[in-house]
Amino acid sequence: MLQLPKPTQPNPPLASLDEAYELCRQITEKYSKTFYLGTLLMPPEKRQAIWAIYVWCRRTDELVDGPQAKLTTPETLDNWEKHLESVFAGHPLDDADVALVDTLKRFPMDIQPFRDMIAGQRMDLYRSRYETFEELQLYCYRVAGTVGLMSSAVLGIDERYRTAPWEKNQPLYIPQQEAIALGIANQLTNILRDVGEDAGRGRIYLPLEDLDLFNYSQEDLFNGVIDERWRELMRFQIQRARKYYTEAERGIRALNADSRWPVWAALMLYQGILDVIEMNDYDVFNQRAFVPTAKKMLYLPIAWLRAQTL
Ligand SMILES: CC(C)=CCC/C(C)=C/CC/C(C)=C/CC/C(C)=C/[C@@H]1[C@@H](COP(=O)(O)OP(=O)(O)O)[C@]1(C)CC/C=C(\C)CC/C=C(\C)CCC=C(C)C
Ligand SMILES: [Mn+2]
Repeated sequence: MLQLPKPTQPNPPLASLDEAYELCRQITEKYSKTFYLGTLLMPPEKRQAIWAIYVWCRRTDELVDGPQAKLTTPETLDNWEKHLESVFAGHPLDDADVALVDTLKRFPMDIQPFRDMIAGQRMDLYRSRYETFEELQLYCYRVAGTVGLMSSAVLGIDERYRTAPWEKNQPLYIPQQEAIALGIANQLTNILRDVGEDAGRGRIYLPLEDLDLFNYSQEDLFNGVIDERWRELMRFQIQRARKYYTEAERGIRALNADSRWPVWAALMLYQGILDVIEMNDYDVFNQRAFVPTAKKMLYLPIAWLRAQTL
């Protein structure tokens, strides 16, 4: 469970900048081996900024998904949005905020993707089904595409994609759609990996129109039925997720050179979960698909090569 240390006195002094980034590092390492590995491939300033963003995203998700989630109401999210506004005004309210405020100074960002993510978590408060892919796509943009937008400010645009300095170095091309696509691809992968876990909580993220298409019922899903209908349904979902990864890949070359390797690595490691689901013959009810550490290490040189050549 993600808990920041509780204040022991009414207005305790906040952490120093080094302590705040160290806290964010520890939380990122603990909660996501994959993204943490990706950040280790970045220069220190970018790495720290991504940890700060990661922690804000994780805290937001925990409000509706963590052990205290039953206590979360729409007002909790309203308060979290006010907390966000304070951070964007440069006023940290707790230790993790200290790192995020500093990150915002170094890498100016729009508040909108942060607000959109809170709107996505709000959807989890009142929805447990998605009729169409269009509806699911909006959810995926909000909880994950937004991470692509937040991270892009840190990753930066390569100079080949910027205009001349006398034109104020404005980007010619910003791979926004591709950044969103990577977030959506990751989230679709998450959804496929966690079908069984989500069903255990009464949730179905797979669009109901897709279940209908393959004549597979909600009851089948809750009973964990694995048959040819299920495999076909999963093949369809995996193909859709891979299309988003392909779209994302096209944007990586526009990123700063020092960001391409970590993004390729994170993309390949996450996409690797889809391969594992296939190797498990689409059984996402009884086993959790994960990429073993040794395999993760194998992806790194391939990601490096892609970052230099593609
Ligand atoms: C041009 C181009 C391709 C640029 C790259 C842009 C980029 C880095 C995109 C990646 C975006 C990304 C990492 C999205 C994460 C999506 C995600 C996993 C969302 C999760 C949502 C809810 O899912 P669920 O509750 O089902 O999952 P859990 O079981 O609880 O895990 C989230 C949990 C929302 C919160 C997201 C995070 C905590 C992850 C944030 C990650 C980062 C900031 C790391 C970015 C990493 C690198 C290497 C840049
Ligand atoms: Mn979650």
